[in-house]
Order: sequence, then structure tokens, then C-alpha cells
Amino acid sequence: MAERSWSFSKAFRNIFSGPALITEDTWDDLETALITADFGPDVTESILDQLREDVDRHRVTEVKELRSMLRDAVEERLAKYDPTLRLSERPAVILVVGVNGVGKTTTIGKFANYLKNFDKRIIVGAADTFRAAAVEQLATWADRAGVDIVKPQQQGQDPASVAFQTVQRAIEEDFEIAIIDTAGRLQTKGGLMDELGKVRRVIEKQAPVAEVLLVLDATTGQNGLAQAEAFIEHAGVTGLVLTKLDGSAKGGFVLSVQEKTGLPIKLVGQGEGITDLTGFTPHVFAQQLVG
Ligand SMILES: Nc1nc2c(ncn2[C@@H]2O[C@H](COP(=O)(O)OP(=O)(O)OP(=O)(O)O)[C@@H](O)[C@H]2O)c(=O)[nH]1
Repeated sequence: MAERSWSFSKAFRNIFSGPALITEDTWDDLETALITADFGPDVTESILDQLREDVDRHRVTEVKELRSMLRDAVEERLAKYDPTLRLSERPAVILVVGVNGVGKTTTIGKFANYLKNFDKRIIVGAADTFRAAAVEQLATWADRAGVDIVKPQQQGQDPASVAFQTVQRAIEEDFEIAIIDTAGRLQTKGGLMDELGKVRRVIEKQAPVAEVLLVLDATTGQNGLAQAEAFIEHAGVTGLVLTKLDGSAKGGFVLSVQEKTGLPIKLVGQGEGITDLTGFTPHVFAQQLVG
């Protein structure tokens, strides 16, 4: 398996190249490595406490044993959150939200393509109506994925009306899943949330919202999280999508973002291609992260 940019194994290799027995230096090195990988101070401390306890209890003395212990600790923490997408409603309406440029439109294209592999009938809605380019970008992705799209009739049309029309078409024409793109610009927090609130209310006249997915750019780490705070507080987010993990050196963000937000990661983007999106599997992820 190719080593990923965010994998922790390089840092771990450095720890391995030191003495074979666990010393205070080992713990210092491990702490530095965890912080560098953006686990954040709280998660780092908590993992170290847990490992020290386990090392004492099981009388572990060798550095190499720490690796599998760390892998298990990371997996156990990742698995506390349920990554299952709730798509059983008909239609299952998914709202995709997040700040500018995090990869919402790209994610929708990849996600539509991924769902098509399960023989689902998908429609996407371009409710980011302020930028003509945003609508065209989604149309290109819809085309690539081979799914239908509802576009605004004119630029600047009320996003809620595009969302309404998307869900209406889904119901009338038996689409199983409707994925709605929303504007990413960070206006005043109030304006943005009013707009999203309206989109939601209008959808709910016809069908419940199955998922509100908040897209986060993994390369921005903890900063990106601060920017997305308004969505987490007000948009009724049900799950996270981490994009651009392929360009990130900070795999620890994956764990700290779940613990900080209390929200499960449901999808992971690792590239710009249409197949570069996967579901989130704690076991696989912990394996790739720790090595
Ligand atoms: N490397 C990499 N690039 C990505 C990934 N996801 C998205 N991108 C790139 O990120 C850039 C922004 O993606 P968009 O999908 O336009 O982002 P957006 O959130 O819809 O942007 P706005 O509509 O402006 O809010 C594009 O150049 C994408 O190709 C990913 O997983 N990996």
C-alpha cells in the first residue's frame, strides 16, 4: 500500500530508529509526533495517558509494541462515531454545506458517481445561484457522473426555490437521492444561516432532510474548523466530509475533528478525480494513519 502524505508512519519510523526500550524520550518524541500530525493538544494528552496506563498494566517495555497499541487506541476513538450515511428515505435529500473553496461541488460530483455504483438514481440541485460558474461547475460534474441536474432559471434565483424544484423533481420522477449544493461564501453569519434555514424549510415541505454534510478542507486543519463553526452551531450538520486529505500532512486532524465537533466523518476525499472519494472506515483509516 502506498504511503499517504498524512500517514503517521514516517514520524513513527523516526521513533523506531531510536533505542529499543521505552524511555521518557520515547514519550516526548511521541508527543511531538502527535502534535505535529495535528491531533491537537487535548487528544494528544489523552492518547498518551491511555498508552502510558496500558504500558504499565501490561508491563510493555519495547518501543515497537507501542505501534500496535497506538493503532488500536486511534481506531477505538475513531469508531466511537457512526459513519453510516442515512439514505433510506425516498427521496433521501442531502444538503452539502461549508465555506468557500473547501470542495463542496467536487465532492457532490464524486459522491453522485459513487452512489451510482450502487444503482441509485441521483439528481443534483445547483442551489449556489450567485455564481454562474458554480452552476456550470456542478453541471460539468453531473455530466461526468451521468446524473440529472436542476439549475436555476436565472442567475441569483432564490437558492431555496432551486432546492424546492430539485426535491419536487426527485419525487415526481422517482429519483432515490437528491444532493443539493449550497453557496459557500461566508457572508455575515446571520445572512448565511437565514439562507440555509430557508432552504431547509422549503425542502421540508416536501421531504425530510436526510443528511446535512459539512465539507472541511483537511489541509487547513484546526483553522478550517474555526471557520466552519457557524455551520456546526446552526446548520443542523449530521456528518462531515474531509476533502484534500491527499495534500495534507495532518492525518491527526481526522481524529481531533470528530472529537471536537462530536460529529462523525462520513466521507473522505483524496484527490480531484471522480473516483477519489470513499466512505470512512475507522479500522482501515487507523491502519493507514499509524502504519
Ligand atoms: N487534491 C484535492 N483537491 C480537491 C479535493 N476536493 C476538491 N478539490 C479541489 O479544490 C478546489 C475547490 O473545489 P470546489 O469543489 O470548487 O469547492 P467549493 O466548496 O464548491 O467552492 P465554492 O463553490 O467556491 O464554495 C478545486 O480545485 C478542486 O479540484 C480533494 O479531495 N483533493
